[in-house]
Order: sequence, then C-alpha cells, then structure tokens
Amino acid sequence: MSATLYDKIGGQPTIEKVVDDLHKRILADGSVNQFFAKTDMAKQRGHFIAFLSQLLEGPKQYAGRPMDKTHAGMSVQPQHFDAVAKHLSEAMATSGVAADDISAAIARVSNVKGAILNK
Ligand code: HEM
Repeated sequence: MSATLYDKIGGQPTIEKVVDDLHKRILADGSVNQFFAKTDMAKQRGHFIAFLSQLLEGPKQYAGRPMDKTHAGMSVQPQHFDAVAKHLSEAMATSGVAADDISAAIARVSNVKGAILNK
C-alpha cells in the first residue's frame, strides 16, 4: 500500500506548522484578512488542522461545519480562494513539503472550491 499524502508530508506535526504559518500569511494579507476580522483564530486553527488532515487522507477527525455552510454569505470570490490557496502552498513549501506533494494537496483543496465559493 502506498503512503497517504498525510504520511508523506510528515503527518500532524507538519500540518500544525503549515496551518500556523498559513494563518500568519492570511492575517498579513490585506486582500483576505477582513474576512477573518471576527473569527476566533484558535478555534479556526483546530478546525483547519482537522479538515486538512482528513483531506490528505489522515485521521477522520474533522467535526466542523461543511464547507458550503461555513462559507455561505461571505461572498468569497475566486481571487480570494486563489490567494488563500497560494498562502497554503507557500506555507507547505516553507515547512519542507515536496513540490509534487504540494501540487497533490492543492488539487484536493481545489475540489472544495465550488463549495467555498457557494457555486
Ligand atoms: C482554500 C480553501 C479553504 C478551506 C479548505 C477552508 C476551510 C475552512 C474550515 C475547515 C473552516 C472552519 C469551519 C468551522 O468553523 O466549522 C473555515 C472557516 C472560515 N473560512 Fe475557510 N476555507 C478555505 C478558504 C477560505 C477563503 C478563501 C476564505 C475567505 C477569504 C475563507 C474564510 C473563512 C472564514 C472567515 C471562516 C471562519 C468563519 C467563522 O468565523 O465562523 N475560507 N474554512
């Protein structure tokens, strides 16, 4: 059996590092940080770590809301999605994730793009 993407990138410790870096990047980016003005980032951290782990075939631990309901009414546009995906990709690179694993992870994240844009 081949290793899951979750295992390949280093499992939970890597994902936690990536999400911390991602949140720094999002909050420093004036094109998307306004969306998170009222968000409890500690809670968000836990949800995003769990969601990402599950998306990369790690433990099924996500207990947050579905993507369409979570992002409903936010009017997230494709450029916002692309900005967050770019931050995620750069955060993974900074944590030492290999380029082909980053591409595979971003492809999985892109599968939920429609739900996040509510389209
Ligand atoms: C790149 C893909 C994305 C993924 C995988 C993702 C995933 C998530 C997850 C798992 C949550 C937590 C759900 C919960 O609280 O139950 C969440 C919340 C949130 N997301 Fe996203 N998201 C993405 C993109 C975006 C984008 C592009 C924006 C806006 C620029 C955005 C804005 C938000 C906000 C503001 C919340 C918090 C809502 C609250 O405060 O309750 N997300 N997202």
